[in-house]
Amino acid sequence: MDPKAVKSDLVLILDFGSQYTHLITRRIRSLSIFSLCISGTSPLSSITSLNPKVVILSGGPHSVHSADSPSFADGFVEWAQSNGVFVLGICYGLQLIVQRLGGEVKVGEKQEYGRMEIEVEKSCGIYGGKRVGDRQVVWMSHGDEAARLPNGFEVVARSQQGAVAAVEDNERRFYGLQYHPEVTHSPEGMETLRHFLFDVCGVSAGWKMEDVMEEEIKVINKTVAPDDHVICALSGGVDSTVAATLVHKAIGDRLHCCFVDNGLLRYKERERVMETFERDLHLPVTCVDATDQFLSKLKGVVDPEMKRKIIGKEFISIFDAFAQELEHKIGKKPAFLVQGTLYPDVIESCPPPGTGRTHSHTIKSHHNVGGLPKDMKLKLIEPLKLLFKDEVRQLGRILRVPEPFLKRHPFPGPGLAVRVLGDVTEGNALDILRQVDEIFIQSIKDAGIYDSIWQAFAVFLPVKSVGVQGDQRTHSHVVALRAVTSQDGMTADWYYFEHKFLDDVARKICNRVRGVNRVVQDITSKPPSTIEWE
Ligand SMILES: Nc1ncnc2c1ncn2[C@@H]1O[C@H](COP(=O)(O)OP(=O)(O)OP(=O)(O)O)[C@@H](O)[C@H]1O
Ligand SMILES: O=c1[nH]c(=O)c2[nH+]cn([C@@H]3O[C@H](COP(=O)(O)O)[C@@H](O)[C@H]3O)c2[nH]1
Ligand SMILES: NC(=O)CC[C@H](N)C(=O)O
Ligand SMILES: [Mg+2]
Repeated sequence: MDPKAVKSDLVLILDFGSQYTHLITRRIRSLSIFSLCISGTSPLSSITSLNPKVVILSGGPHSVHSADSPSFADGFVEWAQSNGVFVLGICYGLQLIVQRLGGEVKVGEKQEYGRMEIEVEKSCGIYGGKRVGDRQVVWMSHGDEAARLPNGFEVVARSQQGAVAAVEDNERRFYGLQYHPEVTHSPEGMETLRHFLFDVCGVSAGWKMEDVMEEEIKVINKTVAPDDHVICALSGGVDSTVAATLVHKAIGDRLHCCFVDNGLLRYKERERVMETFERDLHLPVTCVDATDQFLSKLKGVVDPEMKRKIIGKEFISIFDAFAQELEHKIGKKPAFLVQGTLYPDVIESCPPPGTGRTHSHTIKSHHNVGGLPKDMKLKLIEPLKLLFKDEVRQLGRILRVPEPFLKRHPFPGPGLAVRVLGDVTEGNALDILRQVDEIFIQSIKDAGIYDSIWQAFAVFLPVKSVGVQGDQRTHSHVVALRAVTSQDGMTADWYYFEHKFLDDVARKICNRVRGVNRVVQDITSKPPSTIEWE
């Protein structure tokens, strides 16, 4: 997607490593304003070439006092001022503005973490119609605070502890919030962002999914020459289905979809995917059976990151071989590989250059991003790389992808390999897990709750426990059930099942699946856990 072609002003986020940076992007896009995130330390030219109307400096784990704390490029302040660009600092971002513009930041006497009340001290655009003395609850997470403001700045709100909570310099168009308006725990935060962007900055909104689609098609047609052929890595999941439909719309039957059975799929998944694709989407798909190739490489591997890297590499070697085969058939080797990579895949993976995540940690290497080998021959086309899952579902609806495809729970490319803890090839773990998972998912569908859950699955634990079945002692496996609600997979809460439902499922599993005598439920949110166990 070419950011310059979007019919909306751009709000650019400079990321300094906050866990909530992506949330700022989402919140702004939900106002139909286009928003992108790049590294906070990007060179000035990367910022100016995007021509943003507003730049938001995110929060971050660093303190402006430490020597290696990240900061924006020299010349940024002067460029913003001479180009009429509005700048908002959030938390660390505010502290950076204060420090770089000649004020002072010090370690706060009292730290402020969590729920706090702030009071408006000066009526201003950010707070719309709020009056002096009005209070609101906000969510704070900081230890440092602004002690002395740069010339021209004024305090517009303070916390109940007296710390600076919001500042502005209307003249120079610099603003700052010490709290996080982007999290839902700041109930009026969204309203504040709306006032700031529309009333203070006068941003024009025009980010529409229809435009995204048209723009993507243009970009694909520009990238792929009229006689080029393209491979699409198709999993049957939401993202690659939408990506394939989009690319197919752009280049027609020069698209060749490849579905890989890596031996890590769910019960009857291969049959289901192949059948529904031909029947409902009329997209040509070739199934490659690579079970032995994947499982032999995974034998004995227990480290989750190792598993992910091995899987990423094997996927690519299969797509290379598929490209070679196509060359024999159609006389030309496909040069491109379409993947259904999403924004969160990029955010959580090893942060590659240009993704704006240079100051945050790698959570796990998604097979299609951080797990890719360095010497790839196929060039990637990732039309959904800047979108969140709910946005992809929206795009899918515009492309008339049938609803059952769009409503499928996400299933990770590394599949059951990240749901069998430890060595996936050990015993009949994969087989047991397939049966347990099928019972769990089918019960969820039967109970009519599939669509209210973001993702549900079972996990095979490499532990055995003692049970008694038919008066006999058993020493069998423990499986865990995980179901979460989420908006974008970046944060999640565990799903509250009715007790009767859990009781029925646990009984069915132990009665029907040989080798399992205990079922537990995972009741952790993300954070502190992640959705998958590995
Ligand atoms: N079995 C597979 N065969 C071919 N490509 C795959 C397979 N599994 C994953 N991929 C590729 O990896 C990408 C990322 O996988 P991911 O699971 O995030 O997306 P998805 O499967 O398309 O959608 P969902 O998140 O809904 O499962 C896919 O979009 C697809 O391009
Ligand atoms: O295609 C994928 N390749 C991967 O390597 C991968 N790892 C996690 N996931 C999916 O991403 C979402 C967030 O998962 P985590 O909380 O476990 O990081 C959840 O929806 C996960 O199922 C993956 N998808
Ligand atoms: N959340 C943040 O941006 C925190 C900023 C800084 N590390 C502080 O503690 O004050
Ligand atoms: Mg998937």
